[in-house]
Amino acid sequence: MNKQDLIERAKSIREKAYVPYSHFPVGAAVVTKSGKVYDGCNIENAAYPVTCCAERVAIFKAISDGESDFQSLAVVADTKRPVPPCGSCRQVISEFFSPDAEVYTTNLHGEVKQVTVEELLPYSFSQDDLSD
Ligand SMILES: O=c1ccn([C@H]2C[C@H](O)[C@@H](CO)O2)c(=O)[nH]1
Ligand SMILES: [Zn+2]
Repeated sequence: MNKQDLIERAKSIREKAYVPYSHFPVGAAVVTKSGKVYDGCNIENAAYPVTCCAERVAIFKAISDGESDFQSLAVVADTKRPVPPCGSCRQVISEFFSPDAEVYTTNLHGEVKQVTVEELLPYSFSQDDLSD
């Protein structure tokens, strides 16, 4: 799937966001190296920290479907600048995407900021740091 189609998938799933607290819907979509696409929206909770961001919902849907190698990710929100993924999502993204994988951060104005996973979270803590 190409970049623009992936962004459209993210925009479309954004309409399913469960956001009664923030009223800030976000949509995300990922492509696996095998070419499958998974999408996700943010899902909030009355206990605010339980909230799961759109990016993690998309990634976790793929993981629970047996997919763990990702090629790219798109995220979209109604923001002034292309929406930056939060720190927790950056850590999850760095667990499953290679450092050179592409992340398309976008907004509803059609702005796209394309960064690599390494640029999104440099010097990230990883599995390699656990071994001696
Ligand atoms: O990249 C982002 C940034 C924020 N949120 C969600 C979390 C919460 O539901 C709402 C406000 O922070 O937006 C995402 O899903 N992805
Ligand atoms: Zn997040």
